[in-house]
Amino acid sequence: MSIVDVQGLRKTYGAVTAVDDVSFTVAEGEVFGILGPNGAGKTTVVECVEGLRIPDAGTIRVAGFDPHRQRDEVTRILGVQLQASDLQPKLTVQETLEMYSAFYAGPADWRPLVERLDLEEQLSRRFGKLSGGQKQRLFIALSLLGNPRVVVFDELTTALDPRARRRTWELVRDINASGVTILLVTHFMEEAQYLCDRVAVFDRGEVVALGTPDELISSSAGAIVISFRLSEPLPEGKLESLPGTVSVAYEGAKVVVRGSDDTVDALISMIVRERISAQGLRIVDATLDDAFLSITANAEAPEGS
Ligand SMILES: Nc1ncnc2c1ncn2[C@@H]1O[C@H](COP(=O)(O)OP(=O)(O)OP(=O)(O)O)[C@@H](O)[C@H]1O
Repeated sequence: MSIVDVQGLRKTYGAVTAVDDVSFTVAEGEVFGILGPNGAGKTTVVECVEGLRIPDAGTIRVAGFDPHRQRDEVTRILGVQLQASDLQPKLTVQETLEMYSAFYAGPADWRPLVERLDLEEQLSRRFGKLSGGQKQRLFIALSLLGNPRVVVFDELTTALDPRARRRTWELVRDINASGVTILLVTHFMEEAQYLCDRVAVFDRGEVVALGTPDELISSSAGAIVISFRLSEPLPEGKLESLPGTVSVAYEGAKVVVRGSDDTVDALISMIVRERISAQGLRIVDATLDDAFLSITANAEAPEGS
C-alpha cells in the first residue's frame, strides 16, 4: 500500500519550472531515494510532500491526506529533518529535545531515542558545540519525536566523513527496520545503492528513471565494465564493434569497455583467439553511479548556456 502518492506534480517559481508532471508512489516500509543533479527539482518535490510549498498542479497524498490542506494530519504522520539554521546554538541537546517534544500531543520518549542514536553523553552539550555527525544524529532524533510513519531526510550525510556517513546509514536502516518509511534525497549513489529499495532519478524537473537500483543499473547502457591494459594498440574500431559494446574509453594504456555479458564473451574469445596481451583484466558490474551518469548524460549543459 502506498503511503506517499504524487501524481502530475508541477511547481514553478516565476519563469522557472522546477518540477513538471512528476508522478511516483512510495510504498509503506520502503526506503525511497530521490536522486538527480543540482537543480533537478528534488528539494522542491519533498517540500511539496511536506506541505511547505503549494503545487501549481497535480495531487499529493500522504497516508491519504493533502499536505497543504490537511497540514495538521500530515504533520502527525511525516517527520521532517530540520536544518542547523532551525536550531538555537546555545540550547543543549536535552533542552532542544524537550522543546521539540512540546510541539507534539503525544511525543516519543526521547531518552530511548538518545540511547539508540548514541547521544547520551552529549545531552548537556550546546548544539553549537556538537560535531557534524552528532548534529546529524540529533536531527534524526528530532525527526522521530512525533512517532512518524514517514520521514524525509534531505542530504542527511553530505557534511559527514566516511565513517560517520556509514554509521548514519546503519541508523537509517535501523529506523526503517522499525517500520518507518523513508524518503531520502541524496547526491551519493553509493548511499542510494546501499539504502534504497527504489529510487527516482530526477532531471530538469522530471522523473527520468524509476526502479530498484539493480533495475536501473541493468537497464542503463553499459551494465558491465571491463578494463585492461594493452601492450600494443588494437586496430581502430575493433573493440567498438564487439557485440553489446556501449562505449570504449582509453585512459593512457588502460582501456575501459562498457557493455553487456555478450561483450564479455566476445572480448574474451577475441583475446584468446588473437593472443592479445590484456594485462590487469577486470570485469565488474556497473554501479548506480555509472547508471546515474548514463541516465543523466544529457543533463549537463555548460555554465551560462
Ligand atoms: N525559491 C525559489 N525561487 C526561485 N527558483 C527556485 C527556488 N527554489 C528552487 N528554485 C529553482 O528550481 C529548480 C529546482 O530547484 P531544487 O532546489 O528543487 O533542486 P534540487 O534538485 O533540490 O537541487 P540541489 O541538488 O542543488 O539541492 C532550480 O532551477 C532552482 O534554481
